[in-house]
Amino acid sequence: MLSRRLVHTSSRRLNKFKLDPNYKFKCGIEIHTQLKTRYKLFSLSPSSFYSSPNSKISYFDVGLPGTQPKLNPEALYLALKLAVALNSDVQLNSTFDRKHYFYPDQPLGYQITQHYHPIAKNGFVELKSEFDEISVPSKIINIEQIQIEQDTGKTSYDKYDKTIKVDYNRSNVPLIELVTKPDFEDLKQVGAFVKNYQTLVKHLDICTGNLETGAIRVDVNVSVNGHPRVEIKNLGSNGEIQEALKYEYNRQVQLLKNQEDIIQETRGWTGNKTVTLRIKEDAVDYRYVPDSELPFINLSSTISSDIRKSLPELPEQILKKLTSEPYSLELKYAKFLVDNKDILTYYYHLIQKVNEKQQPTKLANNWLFHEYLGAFTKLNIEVDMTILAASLLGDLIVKVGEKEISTTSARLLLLQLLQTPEDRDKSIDELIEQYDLGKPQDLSADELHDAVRDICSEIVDNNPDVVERIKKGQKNSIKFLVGLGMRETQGKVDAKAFTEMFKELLKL
Ligand SMILES: Nc1ncnc2c1ncn2[C@@H]1O[C@H](COP(=O)(O)OP(=O)(O)OP(=O)(O)O)[C@@H](O)[C@H]1O
Ligand SMILES: [Mg+2]
Ligand SMILES: [Mg+2]
Repeated sequence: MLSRRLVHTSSRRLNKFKLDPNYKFKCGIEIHTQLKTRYKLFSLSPSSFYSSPNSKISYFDVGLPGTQPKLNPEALYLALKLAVALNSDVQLNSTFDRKHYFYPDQPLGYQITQHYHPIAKNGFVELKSEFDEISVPSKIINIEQIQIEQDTGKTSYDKYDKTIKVDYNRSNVPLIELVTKPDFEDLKQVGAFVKNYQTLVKHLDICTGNLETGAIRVDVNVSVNGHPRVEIKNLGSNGEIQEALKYEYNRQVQLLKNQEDIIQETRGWTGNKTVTLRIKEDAVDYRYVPDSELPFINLSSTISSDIRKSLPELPEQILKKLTSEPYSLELKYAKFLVDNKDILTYYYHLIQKVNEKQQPTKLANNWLFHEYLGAFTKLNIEVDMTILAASLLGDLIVKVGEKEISTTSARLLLLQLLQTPEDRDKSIDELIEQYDLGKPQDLSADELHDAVRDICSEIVDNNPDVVERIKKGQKNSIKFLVGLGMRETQGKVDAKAFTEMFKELLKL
């Protein structure tokens, strides 16, 4: 199965859903992100997502008495990268706290998090209609805070054994919780924010970015007209977020229309409705206390600028660049590249190669997105940018641009290259020669034109029925004639030359 089809998220249709102007929607979200660290947050067991249950745990992860936490500096570094990329104020002093609640997936009886002094505060993201699907030109979403915390274990119900099972592999995996202010005014803004966030964490290489595997989990808080907020926990995909928000907004509006109370509570999403999980705890219920075993984090005053220097170009800057000269990509292609860093790197190399030989960027754009990525689909193989060097594809594109090889022949050669490893060590000139794909060598442009005319005249004479159809208005049938011409010349002459010649001969 192809993992990266060029299917673009034409954002799920908000089928007929509309906010009622009399009932103001207000929403703030919390995003939990699993950090891609080698080890867990406070122990030396590996942070690995695909392992057999309870195979990646240490004594601390399962809360055995006498074990103590030690902060993993890699997690701190990744959290700082995110904080700086989100324009937050990194706090030079931050601390860890214990949040108490009792549940089998929480063996310590508390979760270590940052409640009183988080690692960063006051960030923001600017959504822009230029790049995001929102209905206002620009919208700032403020970020209240970013905190570092542990993930919990995972419980699941085994219906054959009729038991609840707990897997602690996830216990103590580093998480970042990001809390936004309640700044979202409609569903599109939430969708755009989450999408951008996913892209960013993937781009910074701090998380896999998958909502589906639980690497990113979103809680949404919704209120209407200043009534109490309701939180919906643990949404696993952009689609789910949209559906849950729609349902919850409608539910609250209906309650208000019936003059019933909205209670502040935590709800879950079943797949088609939200249901009460628990009436909302507040900070008192969690009995937050500073963790007595972990020291404070003290950072140097230059930390933000140091981290900023180490950041790559950020997604918005890349989108701006790719949608302007000389790249001039359509936004959907630019977004695709930002979401697929390896293809982006490949793209830059390709453009450089093609431009060096004075061939236009547009030709390379077309070849990369349609011919090259399309070839993987055609051959039903996984997109892999390491198969064919960008310089070799660049050379092939240059040959097309210089009309040394027809588009048809170049397409065939490309398919051949993707399937034949030994051919990839050869130069394009050698390959053209080996497969006899060059334009008819010994003909001048005029002679070639005459040859095409002769071939076309003969085809016209031999296919009176097709010619008749074309003259009656079935213009598409010209493609049939062009196909015959291509076959006759084994694809060495471009389809365009044939099309033009047929049009001339048939006076179209
Ligand atoms: N009136 C409101 N309407 C909608 N959302 C709100 C409103 N007031 C606050 N929120 C949002 O609720 C969220 C509160 O998250 P926060 O982590 O601070 O507390 P919590 O949800 O009580 O704690 P927990 O981490 O246990 O879920 C924020 O995203 C905030 O923007
Ligand atoms: Mg929270
Ligand atoms: Mg919450």
